[in-house]
Amino acid sequence: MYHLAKGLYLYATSKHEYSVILLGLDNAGKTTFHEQVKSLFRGPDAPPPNLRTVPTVGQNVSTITLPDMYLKLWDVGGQMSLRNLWQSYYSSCHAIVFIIDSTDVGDGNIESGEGRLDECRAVLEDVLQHSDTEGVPLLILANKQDREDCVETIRIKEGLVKKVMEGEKGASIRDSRVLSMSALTGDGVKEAIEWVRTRVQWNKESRPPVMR
Ligand SMILES: Nc1nc2c(ncn2[C@@H]2O[C@H](COP(=O)(O)OP(=O)(O)OP(=O)(O)O)[C@@H](O)[C@H]2O)c(=O)[nH]1
Ligand SMILES: [Mg+2]
Repeated sequence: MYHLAKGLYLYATSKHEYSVILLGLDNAGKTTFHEQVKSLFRGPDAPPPNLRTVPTVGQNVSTITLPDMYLKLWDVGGQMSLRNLWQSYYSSCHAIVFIIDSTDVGDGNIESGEGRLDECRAVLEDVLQHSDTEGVPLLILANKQDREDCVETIRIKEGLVKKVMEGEKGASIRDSRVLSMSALTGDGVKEAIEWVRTRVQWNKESRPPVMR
């Protein structure tokens, strides 16, 4: 009887946990986004976000509680020498958030190849081509939209993302979306989490959550 009651209690109080990996070139704004998410979703007593970030070496991890799930965020370093570590997260992640610095992609068109656009394209293609990311929902965040010198999200979508997704290196069919964000001001952060929340659930047959 005790075991039955305990089992029922655990069942009633446990939640699904999904993992999200934050990817993107160094300086894109991953840690700033991560800080904003922690501050927004950890209740009214959460400390303010630490927006004085330093380049990430290794990883920052946190878990936020949403009404129907736990979301575990993995914020990894984007420097070139650290990117080969990303693949170790692919098989256990339920969604990928790829953050782009909208002030560092030239005019946003793949054909022009200005700024770090080529690097960004190659890195995104690499992620999408890896067999362990097959079918995983992908959210692309055009970050730093608060800056005057940013490229508009629609141009990044049409000029870069669409061409990568539709190109031969775009790989498998997956749920994907491009959204605007300013991680620094917090604009678009809630919407990003909401998109991830719905998509990991839609995809749970292919990538089942962990019970916690
Ligand atoms: N203006 C503006 N600056 C931003 C925004 N997001 C991040 N930054 C700045 O960009 C710089 C890099 O931000 P991080 O969040 O540390 O970048 P990261 O992607 O974690 O970088 P790595 O850890 O090296 O991979 C910092 O100076 C941030 O303050 C934004 O939305 N707007
Ligand atoms: Mg970082």
